Amino acid sequence: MAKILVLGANGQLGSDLIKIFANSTHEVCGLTQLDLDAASADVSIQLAKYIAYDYIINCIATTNVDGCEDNPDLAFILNSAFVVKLAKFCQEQQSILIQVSTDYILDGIANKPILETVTANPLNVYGLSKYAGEIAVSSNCDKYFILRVASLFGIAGAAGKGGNFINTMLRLANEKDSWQVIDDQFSCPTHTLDVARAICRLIDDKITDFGIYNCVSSTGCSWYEFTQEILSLSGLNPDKVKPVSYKDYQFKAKRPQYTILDNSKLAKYYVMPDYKQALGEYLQLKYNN
Ligand SMILES: NC(=O)C1=CN([C@@H]2O[C@H](COP(=O)(O)OP(=O)(O)OC[C@H]3O[C@@H](n4cnc5c(N)ncnc54)[C@H](OP(=O)(O)O)[C@@H]3O)[C@@H](O)[C@H]2O)C=CC1
Ligand SMILES: Cc1cn([C@H]2C[C@H](O)[C@@H](COP(=O)(O)OP(=O)(O)O[C@H]3O[C@@H](C)C(=O)[C@@H](O)[C@H]3O)O2)c(=O)[nH]c1=O
Repeated sequence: MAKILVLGANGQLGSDLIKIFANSTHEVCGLTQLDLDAASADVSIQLAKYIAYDYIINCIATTNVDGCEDNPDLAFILNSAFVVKLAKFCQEQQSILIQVSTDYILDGIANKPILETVTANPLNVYGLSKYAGEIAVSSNCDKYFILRVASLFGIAGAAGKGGNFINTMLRLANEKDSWQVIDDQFSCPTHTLDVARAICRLIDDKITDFGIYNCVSSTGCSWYEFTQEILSLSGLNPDKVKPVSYKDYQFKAKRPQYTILDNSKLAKYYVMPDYKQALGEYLQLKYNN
């Protein structure tokens, strides 16, 4: 049995971690922003209350990609500076830090699944602040997993984004006769429940092969293909969504165009499902609740 602290326990991923650990033998404590304000100047003092945890899982972040362009201060405070303090705390305590990162640390210039060894080159403030968070971890503590996740969807929806992509597509399907989605931007849409299961496996099996892991669904697609799949599985007309090219889409923050990640390193310990299977499970949970 491990003693685990989950930071950001109310968020999209954090809430699924709490669900998964509820069915485990581990002792888990989940903190929300009311318990620990990661943006406050005295956060290290607040953290000092949480001693003797075997694992600390950091799901705290500011996740609104366009919002980070408008408020880079907050992005760097939460996604980078807080992580420096947390990593130092984990090192002092000898806690294993599980830091959740993103495919947006990449520039998207690739044409085959990307390994963990690739050089980061973020295109936007969010990606840069998350990459600084990765450096904060690797340079301040020895025992860590950095999990690069991507295009997350979970029942709670991303608190910082006001929901997830699937809910947005279902809303648009109800409101509009047609709308456009990019057909040449590719990633691996990933269910937060699967990320939570992967984390639980690393803990259950006491894995000590620390480092960076791609933790995404085993297959990827374009956002347009993903939307067609969402609509079909929901019994809606997939032809309502129309393809648009990445170059013609009006982004505020530039996004990486290709971030299909190779998850074979993680597969030694946990095999992530195909994105269609992950989506199917998510929709089943969504419609049965
Ligand atoms: N959503 C996505 O598509 C992707 C997310 N990621 C990464 O995955 C991780 C989890 O994301 P997700 O669950 O989707 O995001 P959410 O926006 O749902 O969760 C973010 C969490 O951060 C917490 N938080 C925000 N500000 C503060 C603060 N000042 N002090 C303490 N806590 C704070 C929120 O707490 P509270 O609810 O209590 O306010 C919330 O629980 C993040 O690291 C993110 O960068 C990576 C790739 C894709
Ligand atoms: C709503 C909408 C989006 N899109 C495109 C824009 C974008 O490139 C893509 C996905 O939309 P999102 O709003 O989910 O994009 P975005 O907020 O950039 O998603 C990212 O969030 C952060 C937190 C991450 O870490 C990333 O892994 C990734 O999930 O779909 C359309 O083409 N049509 C639409 O109607």
